[in-house]
Amino acid sequence: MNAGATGFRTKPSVGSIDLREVGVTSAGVELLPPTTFVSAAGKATAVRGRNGAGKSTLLKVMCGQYAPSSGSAFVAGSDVRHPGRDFRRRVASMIGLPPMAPDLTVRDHVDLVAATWFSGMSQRAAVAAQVVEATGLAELEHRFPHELSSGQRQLFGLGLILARPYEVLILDEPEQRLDSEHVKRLSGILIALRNEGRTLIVATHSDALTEAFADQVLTLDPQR
Ligand SMILES: Nc1ncnc2c1ncn2[C@@H]1O[C@H](COP(=O)(O)OP(=O)(O)OP(=O)(O)O)[C@@H](O)[C@H]1O
Repeated sequence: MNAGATGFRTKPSVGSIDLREVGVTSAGVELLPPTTFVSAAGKATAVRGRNGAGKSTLLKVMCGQYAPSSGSAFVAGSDVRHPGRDFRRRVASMIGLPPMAPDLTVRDHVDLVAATWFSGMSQRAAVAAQVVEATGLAELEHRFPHELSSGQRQLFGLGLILARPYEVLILDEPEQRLDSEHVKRLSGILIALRNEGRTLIVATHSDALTEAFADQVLTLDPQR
């Protein structure tokens, strides 16, 4: 994928992340112990840690799905407790697969997302075409979601996230369901996005993926 291949060149200065002593507690259960993490715009971070360490919880805080119980959290210039329009445009995330409509094809979905976010017809078409190509979905673009394998559905889900603008991209275990060849494709996508200047936060259990794309590693709670 070439620089700018997803059709939305970022402004790296607004893609920084600043979390200070961020913790999440629910009904007396600690989901995320107080965690401090700072990333400059354009850095690629792998979030590592054992099952239950709090990776998904941390990602949900960063994308505004969970309000932190303590600490401060700023992502792409916004307080995550008050995610406004700018935040939503700057921060894209895939934590689990996005919703899919059973009667729309792969290409319909990608076109729909691109049309929602981009106003110019040529830009929409370019973004959609580039995403389909980068994710390897071209051969499958006329299929319906239920006609995809689980790994193909995983890449399709990623494609739906890439078909919108963002400066910060947050992905939770995007390597799930992918064979080694497709993990390499995923690595290529992440490397291209990093080279474009996007800020990447990727929770992963894959050493190969971490090695391929990450500038830095945040390991959660290694002692617990
Ligand atoms: N809704 C919830 N209510 C109570 N506890 C929760 C809830 N969601 C997660 N937890 C707990 O919070 C902790 C962190 O979970 P989280 O999903 O963030 O871990 P993770 O590092 O992403 O794990 P994995 O590698 O298995 O995906 C775990 O102990 C989990 O059981």
